[in-house]
Amino acid sequence: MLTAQDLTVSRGGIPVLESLNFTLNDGAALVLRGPNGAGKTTLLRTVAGLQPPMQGTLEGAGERIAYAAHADGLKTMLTVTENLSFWASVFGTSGIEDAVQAFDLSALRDRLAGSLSAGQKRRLGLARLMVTGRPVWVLDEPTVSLDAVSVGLFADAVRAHLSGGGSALMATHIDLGLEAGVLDVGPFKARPRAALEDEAFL
Ligand SMILES: Nc1ncnc2c1ncn2[C@@H]1O[C@H](COP(=O)(O)OP(=O)(O)OP(=O)(O)O)[C@@H](O)[C@H]1O
Repeated sequence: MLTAQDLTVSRGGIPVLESLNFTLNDGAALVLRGPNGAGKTTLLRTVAGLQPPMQGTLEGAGERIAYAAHADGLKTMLTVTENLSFWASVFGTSGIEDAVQAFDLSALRDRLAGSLSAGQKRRLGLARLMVTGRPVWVLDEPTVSLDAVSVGLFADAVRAHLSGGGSALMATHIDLGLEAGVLDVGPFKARPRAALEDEAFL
C-alpha cells in the first residue's frame, strides 16, 4: 500500500499542491487528473523519490517504485535486448522475455534503442517497468507516442500487473479501460505563500 499524508509538493521551492491525502492499495490503479501545469508531474516525481516532499509523509514508496517519466531513459547505443538486460541486472531480476512479448518487441530485439521510432522507444521504456520487478508503477503520460494497438498492449500490461498484486499511479488523459480511482489534483492547488507571509506585515 502507498499512502500520502498531508503531502505538499513543490517545484523550485514553490509549493504546487498541498494537503494531499490518498491511499493506493495493492492491486489498484489511481489516475491523476488536472489541467496542464496543475502539478501532476511534480506529484509523481515526489512519489518516485526524485525530489523530497515539502511537507507531509509518503509511506510505501522508496524502493517499491518503478517510475516511467516523460523521457524514456533509454541507452541509445545499446540494443533493445541489451537495454532490458541492463535494467534486469540493475534491479536484480532475471528474465526479460515477458516484457519483450508484452510490448511486442521481438522483431526489434537487435536494434539500437537510438534507432527506434518514438512509439517503439516508448514501448521499450514501458517494458522496462516489468523488468524492474517493483510493485508500484508511477507513470507520467505513459501513452504519449503510442498507437492504438500499443495503448492496448500497455493497458494489458497494467492489468496483468494489478492482478498480480501490483499497483499503478498515473497521469494520463487517455481512458485505458481499466478500473481505476481518480484523483483530481485541482482542489489541492497550493495557496500562494507570499500572501500568507505578507500578513506578518499587516
Ligand atoms: N523545473 C521547474 N522549475 C520551476 N517550476 C517548474 C518546473 N517544472 C515545472 N514547474 C512549474 O510547476 C507547476 C507544476 O508543473 P507540473 O509539470 O507538475 O504540471 P503537470 O500537471 O504535470 O502539467 P502537464 O499536464 O502540462 O504535464 C507548473 O506551474 C510549472 O510551470
